[in-house]
Amino acid sequence: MAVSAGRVATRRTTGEPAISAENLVKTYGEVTALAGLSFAVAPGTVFGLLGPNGAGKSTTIRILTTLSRPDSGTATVAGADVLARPDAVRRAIGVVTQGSGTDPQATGRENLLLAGRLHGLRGDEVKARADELLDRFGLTEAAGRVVRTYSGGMQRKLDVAMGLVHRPAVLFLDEPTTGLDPQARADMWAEIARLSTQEQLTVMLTTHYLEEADQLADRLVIVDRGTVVAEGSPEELKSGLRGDAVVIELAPDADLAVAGGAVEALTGLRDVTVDGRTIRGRVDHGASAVPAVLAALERESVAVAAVTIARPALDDVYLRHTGRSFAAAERVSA
Ligand SMILES: Nc1ncnc2c1ncn2[C@@H]1O[C@H](COP(=O)(O)OP(=O)(O)OP(=O)(O)O)[C@@H](O)[C@H]1O
Repeated sequence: MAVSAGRVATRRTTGEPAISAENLVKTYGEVTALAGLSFAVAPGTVFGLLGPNGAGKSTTIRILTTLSRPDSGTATVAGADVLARPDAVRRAIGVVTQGSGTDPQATGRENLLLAGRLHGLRGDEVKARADELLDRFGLTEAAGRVVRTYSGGMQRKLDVAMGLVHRPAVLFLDEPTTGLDPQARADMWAEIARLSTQEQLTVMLTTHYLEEADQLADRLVIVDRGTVVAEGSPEELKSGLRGDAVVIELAPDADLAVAGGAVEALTGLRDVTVDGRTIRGRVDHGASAVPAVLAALERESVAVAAVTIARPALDDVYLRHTGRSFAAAERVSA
């Protein structure tokens, strides 16, 4: 499997969406998990549901994969209504959930053969499909080993292979790289990109990694408290923000409260957030703003470790639409 992941080129498709959600509402007692969520996914693309923990991503996936019913709203997957034709939806989809669905005491090949048989594949067909997937995910050598001896990355690849065994049209990946090391994550990204570009598979993934959504998704929605607060390609979303992001890393002994106050008092710096020792804000012209930022901090005797100017990232998009930083939202919901 290739190790370098590049963002998938945006493809234009016409006709029916592969997935559509209209005004989905779901409550659990007092908790509103989804408060009217809507989006549409074009066939053969990677679509990202990005949001902090508790935003409603898993609830959305559960409804789209027929495991849960919305209180109101409608959804279709591969042309079938999830409430009216759940069997048709189940036949058309592969689902890889957060926990592994593999049997740790069985070998990789046995797991794949079982998954294939559960989907109605038989005899030589299921064996050929298992071998094909083992080869594609770089697991052929490990195919005869029991899964409990696999690394986290190998187990995750096997999970995805099992989700693909019956050649679904739509693959749902719930947090596909949580817990993986950087190399295994890059491998997974490359494989997801390949599945969509070369095999025309529609992939919906949920993630709370901003970088993952940025790298992989042709289009994405940012979900916050059960609603869509922004939608577009990562480029569209980022270029919708004016100016540059300025990121200030404070020295270990810096007084955070004093630093935050000094920076917030600066005119022209907007959407300022302080996360630990990192202060982030946006300005119209990053390069010309840096001297003023440094001077303001120096006046207050705040030591600075580094200042970086960058194009706005999805972090900044999230802040713009929700009024709080992604990291802060994750901490609140943790
Ligand atoms: N079965 C349930 N019973 C009660 N509350 C639930 C249930 N499932 C989800 N919730 C609540 O609904 C909200 C949305 O949860 P959901 O799991 O969909 O979020 P998420 O974005 O997928 O987050 P995570 O990444 O942590 O799974 C949260 O406040 C959660 O606590």
